[in-house]
Amino acid sequence: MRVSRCDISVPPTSIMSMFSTGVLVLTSPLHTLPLRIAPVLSYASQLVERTLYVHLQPGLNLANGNQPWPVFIPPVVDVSTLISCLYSKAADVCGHLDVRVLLTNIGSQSSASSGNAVTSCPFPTPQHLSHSPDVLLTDFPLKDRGQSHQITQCLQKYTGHCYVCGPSLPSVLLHPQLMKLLEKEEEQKEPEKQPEVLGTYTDVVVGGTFDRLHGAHKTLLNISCLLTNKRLLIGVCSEIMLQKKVLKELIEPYSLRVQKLKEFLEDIKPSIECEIVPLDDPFGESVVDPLLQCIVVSEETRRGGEAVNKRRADNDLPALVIHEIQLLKDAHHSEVEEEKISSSSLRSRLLGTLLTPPRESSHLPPLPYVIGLTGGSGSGKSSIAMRLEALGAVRIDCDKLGHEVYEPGTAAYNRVLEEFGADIMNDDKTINRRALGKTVFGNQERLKALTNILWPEIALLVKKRINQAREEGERICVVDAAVLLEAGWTDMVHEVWVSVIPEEEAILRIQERDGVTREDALRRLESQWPAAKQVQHANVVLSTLWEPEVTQKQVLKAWKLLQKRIQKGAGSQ
Ligand SMILES: CC(=O)SCCNC(=O)CCNC(=O)[C@H](O)C(C)(C)COP(=O)(O)OP(=O)(O)OC[C@H]1O[C@@H](n2cnc3c(N)ncnc32)[C@H](O)[C@@H]1OP(=O)(O)O
Repeated sequence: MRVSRCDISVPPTSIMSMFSTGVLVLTSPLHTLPLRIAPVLSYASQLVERTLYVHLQPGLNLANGNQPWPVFIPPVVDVSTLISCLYSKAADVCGHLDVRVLLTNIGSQSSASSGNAVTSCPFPTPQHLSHSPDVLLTDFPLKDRGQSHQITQCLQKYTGHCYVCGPSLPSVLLHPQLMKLLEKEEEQKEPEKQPEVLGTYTDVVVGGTFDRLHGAHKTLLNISCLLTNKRLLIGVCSEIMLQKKVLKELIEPYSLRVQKLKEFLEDIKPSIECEIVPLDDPFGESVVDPLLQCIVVSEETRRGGEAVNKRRADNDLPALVIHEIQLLKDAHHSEVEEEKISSSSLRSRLLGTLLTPPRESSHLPPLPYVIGLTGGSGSGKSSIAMRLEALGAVRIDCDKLGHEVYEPGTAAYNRVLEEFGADIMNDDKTINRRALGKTVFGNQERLKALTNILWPEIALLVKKRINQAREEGERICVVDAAVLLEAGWTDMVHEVWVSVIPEEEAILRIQERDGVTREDALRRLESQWPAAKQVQHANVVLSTLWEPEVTQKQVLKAWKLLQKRIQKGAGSQ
């Protein structure tokens, strides 16, 4: 974006850099904002890269020579419409930005005042935001370019009165960029309608998983805060409630979800009493709390709201007002994803991307770059390894190497016979791996006795193959190892990639592929770390749950991002 000299209150050179956190003060009339908001957010997102706080003060005049101060905006229906629209457009035009609509100055004066004393200022002292702003932005119309300095001064003073900001923050007037759009708007100006006031309640309840807070969650939370004038009770699904969720292994832990919720709510409306409780069943406290007056639901969970009221009636409690908000559409959804903005779509987009940066690995030669690919039995890890091999990686199949070390005459062969006896021998003196498997899977002690013999031998072979690949000038190796993490082999690899699949699907696949019983398949899975534990150690997660083309897309994405990382690593040496 080109920002002309007169739009800013800082030298043009510094405006070239990106800012981490911005406060966008929207001064346009509420009913005009739905049309303008997409370009405003789009311009803002070219300057701000992390958090964009949005402060609404329709009608604020920054140019009449008097310093304006914040005033309360009544919680009208237009505000809630604008909030939904704003988060929806934000997902469309600046999905990477954490947008937060601030509500401290939205509400009736009386509900914000303590006792009967009516306060006319929503900010008796400046509010602390969890991310400190480093730029101010506004859509305020600049009629005369000569006014630019006065407006930015006024904006700084105004924002500093509302929020704790550093002194003389750079300020950007987005209005010149919007001129063309506004001219079009002038032509089709609609008369302003009489504002419809939104009903508010002392005690409101809302529930959800709140995994990786997205626009739909934020809309739900913002509107819940608008409807609340005292206490907001939030039920957050605990791990028990997540068993059937798609890619549940990637759901953030309960404590992290709660921490992020608290931070968001503290930013958007610190005056509300927020009570966050775990939800171990679909109803939680909503069916027993006598003080509750309203429940906020989405189109999808309306029936849940009705079920809550039935239970309340059974408990002799008054019914809750059900306030329904519309689900936000996801403009970027793929054919296999849901149309609404959903956490499961967001989780599926994480597949193949770098979730956590690789560990420090200066003890390893930089090339070949070694990926440790692991995952539960039946998770499709070997098919992923083969796809990576087709893209140019050297595949090291540890199951195969494991079989090699059983060759009669080797040290491991003799030690296994000593440990497990001649019963696990075939007539031709080779080891009957299937019989051995029956003995060790489901018996941690026996399995440990076996792996204590095998893992050091397999590790030697893996290292030999990696060295061979280095001598041959190969750039990438994939160590395909079922129990890489359990064996503590992370020191042998630069990155850990984990393949995940729901347990039921894994059991079916194992039964079909290996012709074993359900019980045997389960015993085998129980001998390995649960997927959620593996994911905690993963740099990249993949899943073969969908059609092969979907897996291929994930693998290609992961491969391309990996090439960039390796190149970057080489560049920094
Ligand atoms: C660190 C590593 O990952 S090395 C590779 C894994 N090998 C080992 O740990 C050595 C010990 N295991 C073995 O020797 C053999 O697996 C046996 C004897 C137990 C069974 O042999 P086989 O019947 O031929 O089965 P195979 O070796 O193909 O393994 C079958 C499944 O068992 C699982 N498995 C293998 N070893 C282990 C183990 N130590 N713990 C838990 N599960 C294991 C694998 O996930 C594999 O399923 P997958 O291919 O879907 O991932």
